[in-house]
Amino acid sequence: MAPRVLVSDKLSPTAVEIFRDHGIEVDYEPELGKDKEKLLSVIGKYDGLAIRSATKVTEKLINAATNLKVVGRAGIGVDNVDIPAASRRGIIVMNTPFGNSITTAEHAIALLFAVARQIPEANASTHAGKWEKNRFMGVEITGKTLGIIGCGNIGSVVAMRAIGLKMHVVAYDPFLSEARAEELGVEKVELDELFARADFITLHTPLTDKTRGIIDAAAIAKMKDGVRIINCARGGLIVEKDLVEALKSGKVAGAGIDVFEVEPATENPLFNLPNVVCTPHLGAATTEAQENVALQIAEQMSDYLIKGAVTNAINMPSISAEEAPRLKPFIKLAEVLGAFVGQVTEDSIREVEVLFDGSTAAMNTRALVSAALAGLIRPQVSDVNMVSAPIMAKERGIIVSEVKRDKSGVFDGYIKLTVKTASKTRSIAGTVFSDGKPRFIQIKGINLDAEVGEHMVYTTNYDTPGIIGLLGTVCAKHGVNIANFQLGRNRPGGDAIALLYLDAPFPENVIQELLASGSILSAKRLHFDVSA
Ligand SMILES: NC(=O)c1ccc[n+]([C@@H]2O[C@H](COP(=O)([O-])OP(=O)(O)OC[C@H]3O[C@@H](n4cnc5c(N)ncnc54)[C@H](O)[C@@H]3O)[C@@H](O)[C@H]2O)c1
Ligand SMILES: O=C(O)[C@H](O)COP(=O)(O)O
Repeated sequence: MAPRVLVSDKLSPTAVEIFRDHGIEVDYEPELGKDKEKLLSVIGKYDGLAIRSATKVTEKLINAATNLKVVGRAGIGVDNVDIPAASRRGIIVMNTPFGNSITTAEHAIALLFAVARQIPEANASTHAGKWEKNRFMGVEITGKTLGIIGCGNIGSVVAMRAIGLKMHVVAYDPFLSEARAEELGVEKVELDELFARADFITLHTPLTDKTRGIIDAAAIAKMKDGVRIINCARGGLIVEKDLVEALKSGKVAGAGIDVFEVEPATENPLFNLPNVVCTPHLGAATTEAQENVALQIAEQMSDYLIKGAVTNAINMPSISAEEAPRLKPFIKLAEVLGAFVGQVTEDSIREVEVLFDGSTAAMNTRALVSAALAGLIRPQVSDVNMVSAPIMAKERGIIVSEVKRDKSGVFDGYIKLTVKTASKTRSIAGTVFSDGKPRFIQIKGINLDAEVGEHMVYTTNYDTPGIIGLLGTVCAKHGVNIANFQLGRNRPGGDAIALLYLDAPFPENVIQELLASGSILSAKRLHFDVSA
């Protein structure tokens, strides 16, 4: 059945065309994002949800979205999506990190000029026939210092434009390297220094717990008298009531505000103050940017729903469309290795190490680790996938590590999973053969070459005569046909293992019959998802 996508915010029609071109069914309901109850009632039908900032993807919505696989944000900010809730449910959240950055930077510069020269008020006065030439005295921006808080994609474009306008640019961004600052021609400073030196301040950080309220009364007190503030990022970055006070006292001479604490902002204490220029979250509102983000998100979501390619996901490593088919059998391998250990382990897991040998070390190992964790956790929590597995492992306090090394054996490459519990360390290795199917090649350090079947039985035993006969006889007695039988041992007469690939599930009550024989130390029924 074709995947089904809901577009619940106003996106360019290009998005709808692209989904359809990919054979995806799409419902375009640009007002639905604002109708929480209606959205809740229909979301269960969809595999994908394409949004902008009006749709709030809350935990409640995610819990109702029983088929949802991907949320696509046609734009940058994802603060309207509960990402931990989506990740726990295995839903990928992706955005378009560059599609509207130039447009938004241009809007910040437009507001900067508008505030410096009071253009909106002068415009309204002139239209009213007042000709108040002496009322509107502006300030030049040439030679002034612009303080940029958050110098990522948009902040960098603002910096370049401002430098072109002969401003001096100082930037505060804990993740901005000295080299990048130098390349941009900006001076990297601490926040308090930025406050002390800037004539204009512009905000370009995401809204997070750390950045919320970054401009409050205490911050404003550290700024120059007559500073002008621009916010084209997110409303919550500024404590609006503190800004209102500072505008009224004259400490802040003007503000250009595109984003508000509560949106849509139909009432706000900033409204109607002199020299406050407001726009209704128009930062990304150009035809070019809207075309870009609609096209990009529709391509990204289609690639994921149809080919399993992951681009610009917030909660999952990227897998390119070219890489996806090559990686797929190794994702299956990593999952079955995880599933093997997950099914034989009963204690709580403390540590997981995934070793990538040879050619596998050059692959997308982050994605493969996620797949191994998904396989490992699934026997306990069925509703887990590559998106939710890393977060679940973290929540359970499992230490996960990844090791890469050059080819060390006969295989071009293989993956070895080692899992530690309080009482035991278990390891299993596997590879993918030219038929594209996973093989177990080592269990407990014992070499073997076992195909992975849907129904299997794994036993540990002493290397004594009669084990093959015993397993064969018990299976025959209960009408279970053996498709493949693999044995391995560490040395003659030492520890041995057997792995049987069966045409039907091994009856649960028959496990006791195997153990009662005395020569089998442990026996476990295993089930693997071997679907392509
Ligand atoms: N008004 C609009 O329509 C509009 C349009 C696009 C984006 N936005 C907003 O702009 C924000 C920035 O977009 P971007 O593409 O530049 O994102 P980005 O991720 O490229 O850059 C954000 C920068 O903020 C920095 N940062 C993070 N925490 C910080 C902190 N505590 N102090 C200082 N800097 C910090 C990061 O290091 C990063 O460099 C988005 O998160 C979005 O909310 C608004
Ligand atoms: O984060 C963004 O991309 C902007 O805030 C744009 O939001 P919008 O798509 O709702 O205009």
